Amino acid sequence: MPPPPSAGEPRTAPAVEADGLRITLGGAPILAGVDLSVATGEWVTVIGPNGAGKSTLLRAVGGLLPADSGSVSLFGTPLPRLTRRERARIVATVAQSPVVPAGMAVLDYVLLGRTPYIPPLGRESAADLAAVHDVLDRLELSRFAARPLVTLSGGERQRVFLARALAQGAPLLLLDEPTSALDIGHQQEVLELIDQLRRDDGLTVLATMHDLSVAGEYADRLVLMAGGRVVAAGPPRDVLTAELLSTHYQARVRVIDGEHGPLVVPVRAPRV
Ligand SMILES: Nc1ncnc2c1ncn2[C@@H]1O[C@H](COP(=O)(O)OP(=O)(O)OP(=O)(O)O)[C@@H](O)[C@H]1O
Repeated sequence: MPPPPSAGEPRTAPAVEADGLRITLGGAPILAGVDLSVATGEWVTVIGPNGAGKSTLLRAVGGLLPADSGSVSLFGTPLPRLTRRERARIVATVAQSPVVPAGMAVLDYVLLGRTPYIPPLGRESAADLAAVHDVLDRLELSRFAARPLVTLSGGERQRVFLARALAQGAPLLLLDEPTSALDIGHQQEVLELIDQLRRDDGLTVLATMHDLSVAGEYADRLVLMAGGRVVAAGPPRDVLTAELLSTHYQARVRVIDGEHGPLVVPVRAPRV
């Protein structure tokens, strides 16, 4: 098997190739044959109503949930052929509700992102610590380094979860609702940082989001899921249509042309 790629290396295989993914949980079909391809350097965001299967898809792509059938390859290597350590060098995941270890300081938590580079029974190197401090700095978290993670606010914590994933230095980022707890300023700051890393280092991003305008502003392509299936995919302009959103979200919306893509505004039904 070729060595795992690192950020910035040229690659030809798609970053993610999922074919016919089927997953059953608790006896119910949750993914009903999902195909997904994400090119290296691309930003794809999966949208869809609650329970559509978005998180399940991300977990399957990250190798955290085995599929009943179908396959996932990362940068051309089928998931089952990657060891845990190899996988951790290729893909970093920010889950929707990561476990917060009791009493762990922010610095130590973000340092966990360097685990795939630290030899078994070894200690972190100066380079590992430098990578962690760099990420803390970029996410304006340095002042929290010594604080127990549990004492941070929800939004501060969410930025720490992202910091851990970025410290991993993996070329593929899986982000499940990465900015759901952030105020509008921090949301923009974090998404701009991710986009900058994508442009500078060729990072690939597969995300899920509920804010449809923001999803469309940052992604190259959107994948709309409903009932465990992909029901639409393409550039934001093709997916964020009032018709598709009304059909799959049962929502009343107005779609407005924005500078970076369509903006979706929820509108109340007329009063009777
Ligand atoms: N272990 C489980 N057992 C049974 N059902 C499960 C299990 N895990 C997830 N599900 C169900 O699978 C469906 C898809 O869940 P998933 O978290 O992937 O949805 P989602 O699209 O990410 O939703 P949301 O937008 O609410 O985060 C949901 O109906 C959920 O209840």
